[in-house]
Amino acid sequence: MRILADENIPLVAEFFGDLGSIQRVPGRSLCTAQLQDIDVLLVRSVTPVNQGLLAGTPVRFVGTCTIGTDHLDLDYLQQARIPWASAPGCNARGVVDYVLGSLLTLSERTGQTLSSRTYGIVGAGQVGGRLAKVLKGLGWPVLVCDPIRQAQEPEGDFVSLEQLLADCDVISLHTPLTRQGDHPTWHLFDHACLQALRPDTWLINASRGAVIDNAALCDLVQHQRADLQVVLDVWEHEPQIDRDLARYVQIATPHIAGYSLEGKLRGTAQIYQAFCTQHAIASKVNLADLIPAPTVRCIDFSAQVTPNELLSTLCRAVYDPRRDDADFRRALLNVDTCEQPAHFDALRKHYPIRREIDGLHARLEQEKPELKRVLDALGVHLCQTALASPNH
Ligand SMILES: NC(=O)C1=CN([C@@H]2O[C@H](COP(=O)(O)OP(=O)(O)OC[C@H]3O[C@@H](n4cnc5c(N)ncnc54)[C@H](O)[C@@H]3O)[C@@H](O)[C@H]2O)C=CC1
Ligand SMILES: O=C(O)C(=O)[C@H](O)COP(=O)(O)O
Repeated sequence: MRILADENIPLVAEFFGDLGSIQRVPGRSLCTAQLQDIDVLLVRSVTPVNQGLLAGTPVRFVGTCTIGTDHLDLDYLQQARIPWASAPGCNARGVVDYVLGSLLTLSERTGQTLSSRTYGIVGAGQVGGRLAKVLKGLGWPVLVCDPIRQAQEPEGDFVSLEQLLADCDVISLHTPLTRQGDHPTWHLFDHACLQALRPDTWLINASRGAVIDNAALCDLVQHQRADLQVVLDVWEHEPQIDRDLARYVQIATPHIAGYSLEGKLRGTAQIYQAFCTQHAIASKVNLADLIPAPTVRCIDFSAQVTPNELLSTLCRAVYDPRRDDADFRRALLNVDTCEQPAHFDALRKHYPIRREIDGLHARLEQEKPELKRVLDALGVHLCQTALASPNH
């Protein structure tokens, strides 16, 4: 079996090495000529997989080590009877950590307390659903808009987009990018929708760039709505970015919200599992044997710690978007437009190792229900028993 894989997919040799020969190539420039003798194609989000790429090639399995599938022409794959797989949920926790880190940063910069805000989540799947659980667990008001799930679960607690816009002052987008169907998301946040945002709204997009009309957003933040605080991890025409928009955005990052180490490794593991299932092969490689032990440590908290301080310390220990924002601005805002895509991709290729919050443990000098609530909401383990008080 001949396997061609994007060079940025980790652990390909470890998972697929026994199944065939492996070639690694840059995913952005992958072309038909490279697929002439390839059976299995493993991609990331930067490779559009469609008839133009695959027609006339022997490719008979496509795996994308990502949650999103908007780069795959699923109709074509079905019509050409080419089995495919994606990696649902693989890096969802990383995206949740990204949103939490961004909320803390905006809170610090604006002086607005997080508990005083009402949160709106658009798209309540793996990412949005987990985010809603964390925010509700912290005791904060959360509204969820997901018309597709709402139709499937009429008793569920969902609101319309109009209500979410009217009632929420933090909005986080977690839909796939879709252009068809009853609820397409391409430019879901268009000029009219953006105009309807409440004063001082925080708008976060870690889904796909084109879910927001970037030109409309740029026009709005430049000319009318200086009150908005915007966090963008994804950009409508990435790897090309709109520099004017980036300058008005409070946190700007190069599509790395889901780039936890665990998230990336899970992506490969899930595609390997899907491939084995599809080919009726017994899977022999386990992610648990390959994933490095968590480097995250146990953090001790004194009896005086407040819930907000606990939350802030734990979130910051996992992920601080200020570093990625600074790297983005340094690398992208002062270079020639034609050089931007290469710099954008380089930031992603050389992304530093980031571990998930799940590996974090806390030790409290004194166990209090309000502190336990923060730990439970974040999914942080309380280490053994409470620390002995220094006075005892
Ligand atoms: N920035 C990053 O690094 C990452 C971005 N993503 C993006 O986030 C997206 C969401 O990820 P998951 O939650 O894992 O996907 P998911 O498929 O589990 O959930 C998506 C949810 O959006 C809902 N939805 C679809 N159309 C909608 C609409 N018009 N309005 C409101 N809700 C709608 C669906 O019903 C579903 O519940 C992915 O498709 C991907 O594009 C995912 C991982 C990392
Ligand atoms: O999983 C997804 O969906 C994502 O957006 C990935 O985090 C994107 O990573 P790349 O595939 O672009 O490396």
